[in-house]
Amino acid sequence: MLYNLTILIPLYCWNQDMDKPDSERSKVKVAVRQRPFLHSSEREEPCLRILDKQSVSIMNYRDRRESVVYSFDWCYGPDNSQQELYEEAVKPELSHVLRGQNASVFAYGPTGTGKTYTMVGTSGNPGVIPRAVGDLLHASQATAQTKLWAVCISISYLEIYQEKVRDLLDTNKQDLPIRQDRNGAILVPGLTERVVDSYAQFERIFMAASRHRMTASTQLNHTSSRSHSLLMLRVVKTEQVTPFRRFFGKLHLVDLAGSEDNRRTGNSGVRLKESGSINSSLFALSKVVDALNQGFTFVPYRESKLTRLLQDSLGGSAHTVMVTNLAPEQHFLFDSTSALNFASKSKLVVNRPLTLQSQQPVMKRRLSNNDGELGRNATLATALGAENTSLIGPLLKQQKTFQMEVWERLESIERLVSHGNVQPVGLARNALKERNQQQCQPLKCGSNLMGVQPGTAGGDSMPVGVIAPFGQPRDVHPNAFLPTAVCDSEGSVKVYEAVDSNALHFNEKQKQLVLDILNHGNVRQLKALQKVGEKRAKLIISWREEHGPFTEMEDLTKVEGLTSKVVNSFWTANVMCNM
Ligand SMILES: Nc1ncnc2c1ncn2[C@@H]1O[C@H](COP(=O)(O)OP(=O)(O)OP(=O)(O)O)[C@@H](O)[C@H]1O
Repeated sequence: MLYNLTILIPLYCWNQDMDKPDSERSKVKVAVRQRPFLHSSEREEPCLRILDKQSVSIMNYRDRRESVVYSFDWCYGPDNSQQELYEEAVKPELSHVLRGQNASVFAYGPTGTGKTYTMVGTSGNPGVIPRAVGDLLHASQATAQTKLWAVCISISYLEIYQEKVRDLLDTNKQDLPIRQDRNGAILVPGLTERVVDSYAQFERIFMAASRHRMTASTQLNHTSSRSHSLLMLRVVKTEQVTPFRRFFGKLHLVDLAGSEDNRRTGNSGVRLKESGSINSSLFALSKVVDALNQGFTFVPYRESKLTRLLQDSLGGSAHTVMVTNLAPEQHFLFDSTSALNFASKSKLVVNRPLTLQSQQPVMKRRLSNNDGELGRNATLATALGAENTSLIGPLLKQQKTFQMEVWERLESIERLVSHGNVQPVGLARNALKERNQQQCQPLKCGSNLMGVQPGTAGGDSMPVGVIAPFGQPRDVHPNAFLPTAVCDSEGSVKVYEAVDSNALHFNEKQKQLVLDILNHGNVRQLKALQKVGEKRAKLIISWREEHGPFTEMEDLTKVEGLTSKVVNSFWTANVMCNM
C-alpha cells in the first residue's frame, strides 16, 4: 500500500553503536512483524501469536489444534511501534553503510500484511525509509560539522514491474538493464541518481516518485503494490584531513510485492498477470535461498530481475535484515506459514560484507605535505589587506570556477567508478596533471602588487608570495590551495592563469572525438584509441551495430567484457590525460 505521506521527521540521535567493528561474515538477520486485525469487528482467534521477543507461534495448518513455534532475531506484535522495530533491527545497519559497506533491509510477506506500512509508514508513524534517511542525513550533517569528514548522500529509486526495471525518478526509463561488474557488484546503468541534502528535499523527491509506483486494488488490499520497489541510498564519506580516505556505502531499502493466492485476491486479467510475475519472482527468491543454504556452487540469481538485484543482499557482500510481515487473520494461515518457512531458511544465509574504501589521492597527499605552507599563505593573504585582495580577487574567482569544474568532473568519474564498486584510486592524479598543464604567464612585477619584496624566499623560481583562496567550503579541495601568483627573485610576477578556457573546451571536444571514433570508427581507427585492442574494437563495433550509437561515457559499460573499471581507465587514458 502507498500512503499519501507528509512526514515530519524528528532528528534521530546517532549513537556510539554505529561504530562497532564488523565480523567478516554476517548472517541475514530476520525480524517478524505481526500486524493488528484490520477491522475491529474481527473477533476470531488469531492464527499466530508473538510469544516473546524472539519467538512466534502459529497454528499448524494441517491440524489447527496444534501450533508450531519459530524463533528469529526479533519478533514484533501489534503493540510494537515502528520506532521499536527501526531502532532495534534497522538502525544498527546504518553504521556499516557509513563505513563503506552495503546494507539491505527488505520487507517480505503475503499481500496486505504491512510491508509498505513497515517500510514507508504514515505521517504519524513513519516507517523504515523515512527514519533511515533522516538518520543518515542527520549523521552526515553532524559529521560535516566536525570538519573532519564530508558526507554526500544520493538516492535512486526503481521498481520491478512485470520483470521490467522502471526508474521511478524518471519514468521515461521503463526497462533498464541490470549488470554486474568484475567485482560482483550489481549495477543498473542509466538509473537516475539525485543528491539529497535535506530531509525536506528527500521527501519531495520520494513522494513524487512513489506516486509512479504501480498499485491497484485487490480483494485482499485496497491499495496493493503491484511491483517490488527498491530505494538505493549511496553514501560517500570523504575524510577532509590526511589520509583523506573515502568510503562508499550503499543502503538498499526494498518493499517487495506480496505473494498472492489468486483464489482469494479475486485477480483476473492484468492483475492476474501481475500476480503471476510477482509470485514467480518470489519463487525464484526462494530457490536462491535454498541453493545458498544447500551450499550449491550455482545459485540461480539470474532467474528473475528481483533475485538479480538482491544478489548482493543474499549470499553477497551486504549486511541484510529481512522483515517478514504477517497477518493474524485465519484466512492468512497458509500464507503466513509459507512466509515463516521462508524467513526461517533465510536466516541461515551468510553474507560476506566488504568495505569499499578509496586510497588517498596523490593530489591530497602532496597537498598535505604543504600544510605548513598553506598556513603561511593564509597569514600572508590576510596581511595584504582589502586593497591587494581586490586586485587579485577576479583571479581567485576565476581559479575557483575552474577548480570547481575540475572537482565536479572528478566526482562524476568517481561516481562512475564507485557504481562499479571499484576503488577510484588515482583519479585525482589526473587533476594534478591538469593543474600542471595550466599555462604560466609572466608579468612585470608591480612594486606593491603582491605586497612582498622579490627574492626574499631564496632560489630563482621559488615562490615568495603566494595568495590562496580561503574560507569557502569548496576550499577543502586541494586545488583550492594552489598558488595563483608568485614573484621571483628577478622581480617578475608569474600569475598562474586560473582558467584555461581552451583546455576545458578541448576536453569536451576530446570526449566528443572519442565518442565519434567509437560510433563511426573501423577496427583500425578504434585500435588507435588507448586501451582498445583488436578484440575490444570488434566488440564495440558489434555492440553499436545492435544497439545504436554510444551517447554517454557510461554506455561503454554495456559492451560485453567492459567492466566499469575498464571503462573508467579507457576514458582516463583517452580523455582525462589530455585535460
Ligand atoms: N503494524 C501495523 N499497524 C497498523 N496498521 C497496519 C500495520 N501493518 C499494516 N497495517 C495496515 O494494513 C493494511 C495493509 O498494509 P500494507 O499495504 O502495508 O500491506 P502490504 O504488505 O504492503 O500489501 P501489498 O503486498 O498488497 O502491497 C494497510 O491498511 C495498513 O495501514
